[in-house]
Amino acid sequence: MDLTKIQDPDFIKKYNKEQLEALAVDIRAFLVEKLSVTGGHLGPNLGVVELTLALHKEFNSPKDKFIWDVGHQAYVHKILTGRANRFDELRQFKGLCGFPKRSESEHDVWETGHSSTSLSAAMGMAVARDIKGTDEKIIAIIGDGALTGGMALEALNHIGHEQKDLIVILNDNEMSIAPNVGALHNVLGRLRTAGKYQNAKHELEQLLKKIPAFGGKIASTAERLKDSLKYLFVSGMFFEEMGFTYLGPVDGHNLDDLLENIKYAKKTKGPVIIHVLTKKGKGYAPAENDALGTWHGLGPYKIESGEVVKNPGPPSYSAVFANTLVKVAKEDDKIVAITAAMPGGTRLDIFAKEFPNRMFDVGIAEQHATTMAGGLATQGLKPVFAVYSTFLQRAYDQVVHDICRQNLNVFFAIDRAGLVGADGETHQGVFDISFLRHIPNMTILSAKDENELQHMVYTAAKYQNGPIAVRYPRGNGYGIKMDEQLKEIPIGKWEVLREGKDLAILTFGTTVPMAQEAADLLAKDGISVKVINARSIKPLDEEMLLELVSKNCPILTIEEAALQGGFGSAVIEFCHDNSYHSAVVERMGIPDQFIEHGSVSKLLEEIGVTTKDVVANVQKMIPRKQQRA
Ligand SMILES: Cc1ncc(C[n+]2csc(CCOP(=O)(O)OP(=O)(O)O)c2C)c(N)n1
Ligand SMILES: CC(=O)[C@@H](O)[C@H](O)COP(=O)(O)O
Ligand SMILES: [Mg+2]
Repeated sequence: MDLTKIQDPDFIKKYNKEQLEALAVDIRAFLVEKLSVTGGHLGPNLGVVELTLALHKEFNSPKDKFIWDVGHQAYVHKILTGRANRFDELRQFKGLCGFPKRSESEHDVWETGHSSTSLSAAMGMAVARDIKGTDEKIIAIIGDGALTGGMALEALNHIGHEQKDLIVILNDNEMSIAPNVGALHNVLGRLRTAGKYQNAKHELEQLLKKIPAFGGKIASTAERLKDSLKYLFVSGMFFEEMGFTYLGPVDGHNLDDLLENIKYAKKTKGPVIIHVLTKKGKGYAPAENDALGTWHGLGPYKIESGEVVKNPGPPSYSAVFANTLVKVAKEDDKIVAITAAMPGGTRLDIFAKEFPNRMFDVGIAEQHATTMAGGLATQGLKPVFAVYSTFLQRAYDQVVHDICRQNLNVFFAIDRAGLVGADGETHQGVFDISFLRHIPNMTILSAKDENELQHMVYTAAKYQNGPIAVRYPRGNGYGIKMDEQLKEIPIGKWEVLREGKDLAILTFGTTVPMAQEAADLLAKDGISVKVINARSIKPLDEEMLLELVSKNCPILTIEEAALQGGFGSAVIEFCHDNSYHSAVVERMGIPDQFIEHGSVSKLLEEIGVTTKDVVANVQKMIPRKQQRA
């Protein structure tokens, strides 16, 4: 079938099982082919082909509402809702978003990207439905990984209490990005092996009825049998005890099984959870046999061999962080590492290989990770929480209330700091300076390259004066020479990269090269620009700043971070607080808007943060006449 001809999912209503199965084959072939060029979240989507077909067959989207948790597994939904023709531009600038996007389709009723929000959103929609007196079905589709997120458990608690009609599809593939972790994962494991929960309960009751109630062996065996099955029920009862009708486990690749249970759920009053067993990567061997999460989300690959097209470039910043942490941890047994379900992305898998007992994967639980780190720190250990900038947003209060207020020695290794590109609005790591800088006791460093990163990791690991954050971008370093000897970076001290007298550029991290390039171009124009690596974002280098403003040196700050509350704001606040009211400070950075998906270079061009823009801004700041002086 030519999937690009699909306009809306209604056609599926008339499809029989064979037609659906044939369509599933076409969808898998389409995904494998398209994503081999664009990259994307192949594994999760191959796992939900039959599930998504069954949902669109049994429900009437968009009247009935599908809420996809994380939303990385909504490609099949997008194909069935008339967007197959946009997959060549998946996650590219102005192209198809990799997550549900309300502006793309009426079938996308809730936007996601961060995990564990679907149940809360579904509850909101169910309450609204009942207040309005309408009759649409509300269906949340949440993975076993996302279920480990605290928000999901908060929502389960409330949903179970309110007893609203609402369907939760638990897509259990035993994987988060990496293999899933946690006690809840074990509960699901018991359920997976328990076989048909409903049937077992019924059969047991029938069996016990048949056993004559006489004492001795049989009765006690029956009791023991009941207890052992009860144990399984107990795990199965986890959801029933939470006020849900539990259905499953259901074979998530068997359309008959899926349709039968969805039909049953539609008729059931109150909240229902259908426990669906799927295989991540189903139908494409390299993805199906992926034990580590490589095929969870990836770049282009060769279809035949399953060979992922590697960019052989220099080591990633994440790898530099992890390898340096291993080096430091060999000398300091107090260092303990924590990840929130991202061992591969943060490369703490490297650390775990060296120190299996000193790395903790807490599941998708950034709040817990942060406060657990605080607990560790109170006992004299040195916890390192490696977390993407965007996901640390989830733990803002824990950073304030538990860590900074108690001034605990926690090292936040903030990965993916800055624009991340393809994942777009929900994942851009551009807010961490704004949400950390104003918290008392917090220290923030930002690495300009991989060599500075290793020194900052060393510095932060040794730092004993409270919480410290080291931020570094997604992707590879520049391939520069790495110092053999690690050294401490002086906190609160900036680095002059280039002398100049007409104007000073203050920048850090990924925008340092563009400042240097601009300075070269401006020099040809007779403008002498000082370039400073303002690598200590908090505390500022007040001495250097005072020297600049006291000489009325115009300042241009550049940051790949939100301008609102960012580094440039800190410089302006400093000038104001020190009564340098005539100080000239201009800022370049992320404007007050969400930045969508696209390549980082394209996004920077779009928001006017390029070398050309720096040159233009400096020329505006240095009036022509002054240049001649
Ligand atoms: C708050 C938050 N933390 C981390 C992530 C990164 N992340 C994206 S998908 C994923 C695993 C999701 O597992 P599951 O819900 O089981 O979905 P599956 O990929 O197995 O279909 C993680 C950890 C995220 N999106 N949001
Ligand atoms: C959906 C999700 O949140 C993760 O899969 C994320 O896309 C990983 O990002 P990186 O590719 O930067 O590791
Ligand atoms: Mg999963």
